[in-house]
Amino acid sequence: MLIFEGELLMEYIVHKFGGSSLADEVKIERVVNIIGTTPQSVVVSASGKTTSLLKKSIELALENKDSTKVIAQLTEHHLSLISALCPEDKTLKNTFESDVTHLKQMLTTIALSGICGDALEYFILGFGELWSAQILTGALQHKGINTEFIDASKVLFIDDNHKPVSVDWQRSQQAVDQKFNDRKHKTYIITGFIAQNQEGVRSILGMNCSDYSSAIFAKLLQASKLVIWTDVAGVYSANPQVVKTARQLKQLSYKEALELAYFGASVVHPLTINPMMEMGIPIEIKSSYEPQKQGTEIIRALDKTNLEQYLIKGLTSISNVALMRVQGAGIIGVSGMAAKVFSVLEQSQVSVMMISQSSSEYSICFAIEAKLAKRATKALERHFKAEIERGDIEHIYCETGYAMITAVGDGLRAQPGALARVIKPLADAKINIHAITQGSSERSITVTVKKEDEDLALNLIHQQAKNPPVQEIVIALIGVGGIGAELVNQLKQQQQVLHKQNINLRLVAVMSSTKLLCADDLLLESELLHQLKASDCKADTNALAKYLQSISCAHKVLVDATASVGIARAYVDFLAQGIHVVTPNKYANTQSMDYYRKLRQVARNHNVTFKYETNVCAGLPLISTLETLQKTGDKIHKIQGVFSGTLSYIFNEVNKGKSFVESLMLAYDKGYTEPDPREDLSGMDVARKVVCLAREIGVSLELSDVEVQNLTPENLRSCSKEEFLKKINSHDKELTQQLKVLQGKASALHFVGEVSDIGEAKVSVASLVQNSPFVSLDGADNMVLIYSKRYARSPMVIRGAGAGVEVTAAGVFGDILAISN
Ligand SMILES: NC(=O)C1=CN([C@@H]2O[C@H](COP(=O)(O)OP(=O)(O)OC[C@H]3O[C@@H](n4cnc5c(N)ncnc54)[C@H](O)[C@@H]3O)[C@@H](O)[C@H]2O)C=CC1
Ligand SMILES: N[C@@H](CC=O)C(=O)O
Repeated sequence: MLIFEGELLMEYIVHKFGGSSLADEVKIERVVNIIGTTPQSVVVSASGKTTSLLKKSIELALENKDSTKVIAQLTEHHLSLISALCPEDKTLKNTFESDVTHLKQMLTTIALSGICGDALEYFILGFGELWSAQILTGALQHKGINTEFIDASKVLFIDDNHKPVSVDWQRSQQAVDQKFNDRKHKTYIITGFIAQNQEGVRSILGMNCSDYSSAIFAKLLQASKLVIWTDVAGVYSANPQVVKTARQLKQLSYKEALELAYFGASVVHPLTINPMMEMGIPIEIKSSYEPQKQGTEIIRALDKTNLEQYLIKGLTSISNVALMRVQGAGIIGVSGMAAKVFSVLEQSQVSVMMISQSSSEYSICFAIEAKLAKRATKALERHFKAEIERGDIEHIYCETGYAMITAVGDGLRAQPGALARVIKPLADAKINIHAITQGSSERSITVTVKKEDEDLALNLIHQQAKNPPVQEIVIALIGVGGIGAELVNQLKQQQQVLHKQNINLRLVAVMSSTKLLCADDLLLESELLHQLKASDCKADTNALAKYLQSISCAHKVLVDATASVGIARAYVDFLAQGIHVVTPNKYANTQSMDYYRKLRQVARNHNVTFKYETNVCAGLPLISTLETLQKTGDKIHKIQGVFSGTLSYIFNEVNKGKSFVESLMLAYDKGYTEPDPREDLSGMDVARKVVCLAREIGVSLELSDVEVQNLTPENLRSCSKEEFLKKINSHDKELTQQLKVLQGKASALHFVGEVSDIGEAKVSVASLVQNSPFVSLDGADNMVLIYSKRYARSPMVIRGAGAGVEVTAAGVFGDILAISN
């Protein structure tokens, strides 16, 4: 409705303030400021915990226990509000004190009789709203604002014989039209929750029904908007305490809000929606703590972009659910069986939250609140005693410990694949779905899972909300040397770019050889390495795995950027816990064949990936190429190549006239060498690569099977790395000379590795003739020749930088991203 204020045509707004917004004097002052001087209607709940305290006083009285303390608490709270907000309003103080006297008398009657009928209980519970509405009226009047208090039990008429109660719209409309006749000039403060029943007695609309009151008044007053003020700024896509990435929703359709509210989201009371939907009155949900902040709008038609952007608008869950199943061959085709089951439940006041019936009609499965499980089982067993005895019903199963998760969104309607959005991430994470239904509106999909899977399931489904869905990958990094540190740089650089492509990367843990640092997203830290050094947490792979376990995400990746055997041996434990492993470290793939097979078996069993593209030729696409060739039916016969970036660099520089040790130290400084450069010089790094390749083409090769030429001077093979680096210079002449001799008349020298499909494997210095493809190599380049059934005459050639932090980290990054596919 629009009303004329002077010359101005203005909106008429009905507000509703919940108990949290009216909990104390400061909050009520805030409400007074929000209301301001514009005439409008305001529906209020009881202040703070008043209704619970009134309920508690009844319970104490019923047990004949002393409720003085509770009453004193209520009295003190309200008297302090009155004296702070409307000190001169003696009538209000007297009315309140007289109410308290009556309340005490009623409690005494309950204590003496041991009985409290519904009517008396509702009458008592209604005091809270009467008090808060009168106090707010007083506070506004104290500020000189023209305000009138309305006791809803004088104008709102209901029939409370059945639940939910029904409103006598006609009678209420007449009363409201009469009572609110000064709407243009006055603000009305109305009690929420209460109404007058068919016996003319003060009653309630139902527990937590102040939202509903406000919707009824918005309808009766033909408001142009209903604003519901609460303690959070609008509705979230999921509970932010469970789903960290939950976002505030700007818009919801009435039907989305209805489904969310029905399935347990604290949006608004479900009954609130219907009258607003019927009248097309928009609802806005806002925070009274931050009134300037945009809230959530509930309207009839959503704007199109909003509809298309999110397939799943919101997620709710009900945690304590029991699944029940009435099962038996004797119920197949028996007409009215389902009706009987549900009418027994209705008579026992057990509300059914979800139903699924097998198409064979062999069983009827439904979900109820876990606390009602015993009552429901007993009632069904009693009613179907004869059928059970005859064996028509084999059993009435009831199991608690479930949670019911509902995904809601107008975008889910008539959308092929909508169901898969909900169930696929759960299947991938091996979360069993025990029951599933899609509402006939197709606007909601409900799955029932074990309670222990609830939080993970919520997070996984939430990642599917967007269209297309967001892929979240959490990363834990072990080893922050050359490759590890560069990987962090690249992840930081690309985080925003990937975010726009719906890939959400989070670095949640970093571990050095001494320290472990865990956080929500370490990519946001500018001083990551300093923080890692300062961390109180010792390096520990078990602690890291445990931390990863605590994170709800479909893709958790461990990146090992060390050259540690110990870490490589821990991969099985990570894989077995559902954590993917990505690594440039060659040690895992070059342990025994048994360990090699075990890694793959464990990864398969736990539906996770082990990726190691950078084990050979750094960032070059070699492992993936071999995989594709073989998957498409090619047969690899031989692989030959310059597989060491370090040795390639040394040989290229020596060929140009540089000394051996100078070239080695340059390779070391450029980050090409292994942490201990003897790993390169000894040929072992190339030998590991050859073993890795052999195994990729199906040859069971052990490291000891490879024939290796070792270039490390004999007396420096077993000393420490530091001693080696100190003494290697004294071997420069001898090493440079050794290469010159080896070169002889050859065009160039390179350290070449090769492996064949019959298991011949060797790594050694090769004298190259002019037309050898390796002669053209430069810098730290690698070159690989793949001879296969399809590439028999002329091998497939892969060439490019074979070492270096940038290309290697990029290769690791590529493996991480491949996991989300
Ligand atoms: N540098 C390169 O061009 C390439 C390296 N790789 C492989 O990448 C891995 C890392 O190489 P870089 O970064 O160059 O070596 P790096 O020596 O710079 O870094 C290794 C880091 O791992 C740390 N570390 C060692 N043991 C650890 C443990 N148990 N727990 C936690 N941290 C530990 C070290 O303290 C060091 O910070 C190696 O396995 C290497 O073979 C693979 C392809 C190319
Ligand atoms: N040290 C290695 C690094 C890559 O594996 C090399 O030089 O090739």
